[in-house]
Amino acid sequence: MTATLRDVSKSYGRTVALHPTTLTLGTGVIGLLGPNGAGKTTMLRLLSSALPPSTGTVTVAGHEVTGTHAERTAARRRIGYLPQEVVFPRGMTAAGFVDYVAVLKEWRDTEARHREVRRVLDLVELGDRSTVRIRALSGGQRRRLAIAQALLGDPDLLVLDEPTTGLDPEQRASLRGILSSLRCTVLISTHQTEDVSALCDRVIVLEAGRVRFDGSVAELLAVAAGHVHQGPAPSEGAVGTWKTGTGLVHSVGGTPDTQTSTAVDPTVEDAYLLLRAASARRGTSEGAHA
Ligand SMILES: Nc1ncnc2c1ncn2[C@@H]1O[C@H](COP(=O)(O)OP(=O)(O)OP(=O)(O)O)[C@@H](O)[C@H]1O
Repeated sequence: MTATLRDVSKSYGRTVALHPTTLTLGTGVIGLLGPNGAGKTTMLRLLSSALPPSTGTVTVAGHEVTGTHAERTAARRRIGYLPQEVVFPRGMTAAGFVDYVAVLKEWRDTEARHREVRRVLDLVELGDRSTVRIRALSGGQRRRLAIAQALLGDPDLLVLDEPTTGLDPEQRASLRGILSSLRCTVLISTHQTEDVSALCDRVIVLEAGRVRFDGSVAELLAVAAGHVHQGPAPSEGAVGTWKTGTGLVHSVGGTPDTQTSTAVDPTVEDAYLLLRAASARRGTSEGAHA
């Protein structure tokens, strides 16, 4: 396994962002879903050593992130992290910025470092923009630049906070191509459920600082099987309904009119909505406070 959280929790003052959690992350692409404030960014920052936990131990590639300074430094070399928001030195060039991050990661051999900078810029299709100042890049290009720095040094654990936000469909497809070709552990926090169905072999759903679901995409879809219908009218009591381009109404959950509606294959989004609705009924969707 690449990374483990053992009884890891995080509180900000009285707010419990993550309740004690134990997780093992192995090779593959893992999707992290959850509503705003569920604790996704907190979990990613704990794993990437950007944030110390309140309790518990985090281990990456055999090194204890929460251990000695030397252990943490060794772990950091094996982690690539894309934060939700990256503050760029806008006057730097694209290549200058990635090179700067590589220096921070202690790549001392200049020639090898420059080769690696070129490699990751080419991977995200920014090779021809390497000498352009960051302020002159588009929003999507900046996002790809941020992804490039996370790919430096072929990390064992790649932690990506909403990587596809701001990317156009071609760039999104290209990023999926890159991520699915990696042989490491990739943890992606996203609100884009299509990214989960396209890429992930495992899905973790966080709610109010707790793991609500942890399983395969097929297992998540099974939650919704038989509960999603399309017909001329919405199902009674559905948790989500919308008129599709075909003119039929798509209903998630609720009681369908069996005379006029037919069951359709659920999407990850349908399953997620049903999971959330079940939590809301149990009164567990809110209240991350201690
Ligand atoms: N630095 C901080 N100080 C105080 N509270 C914080 C801090 N960072 C996060 N929180 C709180 O911790 C909880 C979890 O936040 P977190 O950013 O991890 O959620 P998230 O699932 O990533 O949300 P989003 O989908 O909106 O990005 C929230 O209640 C949030 O308000």
